[in-house]
Amino acid sequence: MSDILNKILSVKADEVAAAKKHRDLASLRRDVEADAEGRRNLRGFEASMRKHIAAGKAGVIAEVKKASPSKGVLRQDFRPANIAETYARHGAACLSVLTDVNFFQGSVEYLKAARAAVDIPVIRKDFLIDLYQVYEARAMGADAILLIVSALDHGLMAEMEACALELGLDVLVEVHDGDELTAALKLRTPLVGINNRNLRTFETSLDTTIDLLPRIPADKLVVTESGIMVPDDVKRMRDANVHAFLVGEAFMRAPDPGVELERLFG
Ligand SMILES: O=C(O)c1ccccc1NCC(=O)[C@H](O)[C@H](O)COP(=O)(O)O
Repeated sequence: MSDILNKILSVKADEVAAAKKHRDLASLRRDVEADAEGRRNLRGFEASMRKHIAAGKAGVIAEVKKASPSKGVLRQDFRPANIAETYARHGAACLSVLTDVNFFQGSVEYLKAARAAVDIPVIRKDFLIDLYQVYEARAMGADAILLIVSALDHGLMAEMEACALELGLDVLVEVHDGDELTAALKLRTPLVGINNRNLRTFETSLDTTIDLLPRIPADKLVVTESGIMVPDDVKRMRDANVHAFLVGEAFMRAPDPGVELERLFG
């Protein structure tokens, strides 16, 4: 039976094919590569994370996420620019904005609005399966992209990483198990996300991060992703020397997402 990740990837393939009909890769690529101002305006995603962590704080990637396949709609009053502002005011190092329309009710316009409202870096959170989407990410103003190991074969993943780095984007590579981690460690990026959620079953356990940690070299920056809900979750991770976090639901369900960020991370 097809799981949710397979469904998402199948819809993505159709979306990319449709986008290419509207505008081909060569044309998109030419415009992105000629966009010197876009390149100058890039905000360092990894640098912002490391700056927060070096100052003794948690490096929080605060997610702008209206809905999810596992939980449905998370927030009715969904104004990306306002959410971004309160996140930045309350100490987020970076933003993550869902651009997937079909499964997360996200939008490219949400990424643009959120980024325009703040001066912290933004990752395009989507399911990237084609080089085309890397160029799209730069064109929409993202500072970083997510590469999900379970969605890509190694050759394509390495090619997409090389393209992103060449365009000045940072790359967060996401894993959920030991085999995926082996593949991720072959990439150049220092940003390794451990998703505590199994994207096929939705089962979420913070043990995933704790179990994979010993295998990760010290020069990598580990980001624990998903299922961080209460201050004890943060403490557990920080006690294990994990200081970078990607959090969505806990913030999205709160009356003021930024205030919740400060409450969770102190
Ligand atoms: O969130 C989901 O239900 C989901 C389902 C299938 C694929 C991906 C999914 N989420 C993407 C994420 O990685 C999370 O949005 C992110 O890590 C934040 O998680 P949370 O704090 O638990 O909202």
